Amino acid sequence: MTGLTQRRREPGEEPRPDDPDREPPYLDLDRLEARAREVLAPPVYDYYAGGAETESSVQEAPQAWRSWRLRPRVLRATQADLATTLLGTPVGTPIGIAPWAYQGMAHPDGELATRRAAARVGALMTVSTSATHSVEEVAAAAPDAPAWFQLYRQHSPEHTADLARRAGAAGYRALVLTVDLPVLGRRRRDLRNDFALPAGLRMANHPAPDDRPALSANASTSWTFDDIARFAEISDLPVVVKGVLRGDDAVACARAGASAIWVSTHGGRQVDLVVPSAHALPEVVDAVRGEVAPDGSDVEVYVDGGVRAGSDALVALALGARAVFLGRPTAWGLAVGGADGVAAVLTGLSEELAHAMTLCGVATPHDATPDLVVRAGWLPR
Ligand SMILES: Cc1cc2nc3c(=O)[nH]c(=O)nc-3n(C[C@H](O)[C@H](O)[C@H](O)COP(=O)(O)O)c2cc1C
Ligand SMILES: O=C(O)C(=O)c1ccccc1
Repeated sequence: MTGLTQRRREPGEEPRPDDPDREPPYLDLDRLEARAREVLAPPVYDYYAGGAETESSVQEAPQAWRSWRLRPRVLRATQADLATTLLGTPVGTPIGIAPWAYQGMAHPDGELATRRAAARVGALMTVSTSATHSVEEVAAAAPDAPAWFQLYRQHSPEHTADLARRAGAAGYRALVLTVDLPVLGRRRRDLRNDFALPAGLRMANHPAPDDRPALSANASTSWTFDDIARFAEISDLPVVVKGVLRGDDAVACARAGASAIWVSTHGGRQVDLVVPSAHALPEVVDAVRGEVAPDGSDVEVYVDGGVRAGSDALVALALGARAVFLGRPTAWGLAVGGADGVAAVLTGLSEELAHAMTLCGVATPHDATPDLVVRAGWLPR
């Protein structure tokens, strides 16, 4: 409550940081990021926010969604329903959580809080290999909610295979192989800060979790198409390939046994001047049309990178994505409000998406078809 001693705010004046009535701005993601920046140590904020080289791809990602325009359908009396399935698993919203590392730096409960938030709102969480809680601990935080496990290739093949096996045993429903990190991108902020996992946190899925590895110390070496085929064969879990930006690669992944393709630039953290997800998505969707997953269903396509509004998500669905995933917005939510913060970000964007769908006469994610979008400038696609 506002104390009697506190002077009234002038109209339009920002609440002061110590104002206890100050509601976190969960739907204003720029302000939420600013709030997260206040609570995070500067090298941690830089690690979460930053990207490769000049960060022009980080900047461009949200703008690229806005190079599309929606063509609303009217007179449809539409009630939007966000429910869909991802690899056969029912979810309450097509907006999920992308894998992001080291969540314990944002909040003491780290991945456990994110997992509880995802379960609460019916969103799918993808858990990173580079988590500060183990595969099993994160699964146990919300055992009945669906989640996927993102796998980085480890130095030892036995360790990689063991992580995949543990993910299956712990109830994860898919393995997400991230293929855009043959080496870690050149992130100038992290190099300048000599960034490393802060003392007291551990890479819980690594053989020597109590080390304080520099970011690259335990990072992957490259996957190959053979690895995709091998994991598709040896694992009972469907394989999702994350970090694909070309139609030819997407087809090759599908033919190697992938069940889904995840279009991503890794949040602009790997290749600077990379084609934005919002522009690569249609090519990948067109290329995999007609490709069949090992279980006989159609190969699904997902996307992440710079999705910051319900309309961005609707454009992605219209361009053929079955789901969109959020990275940094959930990091800011976790830093500012823990599980409640992550849930508020997911709920806020899902509500915006439902609203945009209703306004555009789209009843379900499935009804978001390509005729719903044109490139800005009214040029034909
Ligand atoms: C701090 C941070 C850590 C990340 N760690 C991983 C990771 O461990 N594995 C992975 O596949 N992708 C990782 N990513 C990439 C995200 O999964 C995702 O592709 C990207 O953040 C989406 O873009 P957005 O942040 O603009 O929403 C990370 C991204 C960020 C911002
Ligand atoms: O920082 C990242 O983007 C990332 O994917 C990663 C890679 C290796 C270890 C930790 C995080």
